[in-house]
Amino acid sequence: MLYPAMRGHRLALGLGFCLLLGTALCSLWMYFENWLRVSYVPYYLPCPEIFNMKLQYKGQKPFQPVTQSLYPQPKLLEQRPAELLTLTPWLAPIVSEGTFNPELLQHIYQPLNLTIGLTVFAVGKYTRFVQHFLESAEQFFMQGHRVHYYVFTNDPAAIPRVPLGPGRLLSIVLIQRHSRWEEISTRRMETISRHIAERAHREVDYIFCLDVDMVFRNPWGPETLGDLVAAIHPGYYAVPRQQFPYERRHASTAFVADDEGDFYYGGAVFGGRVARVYEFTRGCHMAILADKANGIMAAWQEESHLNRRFISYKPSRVLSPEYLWDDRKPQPPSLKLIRFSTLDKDSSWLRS
Ligand SMILES: CC(=O)N[C@H]1[C@@H](OP(=O)(O)OP(=O)(O)OC[C@H]2O[C@@H](n3ccc(=O)[nH]c3=O)[C@H](O)[C@@H]2O)O[C@H](CO)[C@H](O)[C@@H]1O
Ligand SMILES: [Mn+2]
Repeated sequence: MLYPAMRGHRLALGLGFCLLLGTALCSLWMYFENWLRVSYVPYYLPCPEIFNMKLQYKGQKPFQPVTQSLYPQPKLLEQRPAELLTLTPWLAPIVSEGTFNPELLQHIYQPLNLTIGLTVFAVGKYTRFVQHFLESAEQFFMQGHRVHYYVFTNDPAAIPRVPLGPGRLLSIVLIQRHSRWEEISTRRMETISRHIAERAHREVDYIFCLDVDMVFRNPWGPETLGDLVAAIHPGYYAVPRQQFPYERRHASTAFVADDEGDFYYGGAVFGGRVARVYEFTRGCHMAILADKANGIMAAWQEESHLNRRFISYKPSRVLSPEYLWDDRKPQPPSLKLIRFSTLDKDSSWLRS
């Protein structure tokens, strides 16, 4: 039998112990929760030292980002029917057949002895597109210029040895395979920026970044060379900007408001001077990282981030849908020819 004073003493001791245990468990949980959160970011942040490097480019030019403002949407088919707009409201040429003289441009660009890089990703089942892609590029892409293809793949043995013309080189770059197709597509921004920082800035003057499930059908020449180049998506060139499939959630860094946006650009084609493409892909990758840390994947993955960035950093040259068409659509009278087009493919099988 315990005295009431002793019982009170034990009760107080027990309560104190429980309180201590609770506090310890609580801080342990908070520690682990923090630790989990922190450990996730460095896992995904792959090469912070490269993002902070100041690179020395051939003939670098300074540039200013364009501040956001509100203005009416430019319309590609605004003027006369079957006539494309030729200048953006910020005075960037919109390249299409009839707006340039290919012989004159060849004459101007040939003596510059430029090297044009071309990045293309062929991961998993997408290696099957490489042969057709390269053969058609050999026929039509930057004829008479030095070209360096960079093929990124997880499976170098599956890349066919396509015969290349003089002055044309191909490098196969081994990359990791991610399981989800969205991740493979999105990670291109990271891989390209990293590749430019590590290697391509010393090897090429301009660089284009293209989808592999596509084929060249007509000449693609120096008319496409600009500091920062975007291509109008074939699905949205006649659509009001409110209907563009931008990322509309405020929580995403790719968010675009209803009254913003010029053209809806395709993720399958962008390029420019190597320095500008480095800044561009690095910027997109940083925005993708921020979304990732917040558990968000943008509506159209890196294409959404590309579109967000092109609103603030306007392309200096815009390619008409001649340079990014889709075989599943009939050719409209406004397009005199198709230069580069998406093949009709079995997406669900490819992505499985
Ligand atoms: C015409 C156009 O603008 N296409 C864009 C669109 O769909 P797409 O249907 O064109 O995307 P897609 O399946 O072609 O994937 C984009 C590219 O990633 C590479 N890849 C992808 C998956 C894979 O398993 N292995 C592989 O190598 C390959 O180079 C491919 O061409 O949206 C994508 C993002 O969602 C990209 O922005 C594409 O550029
Ligand atoms: Mn594609």
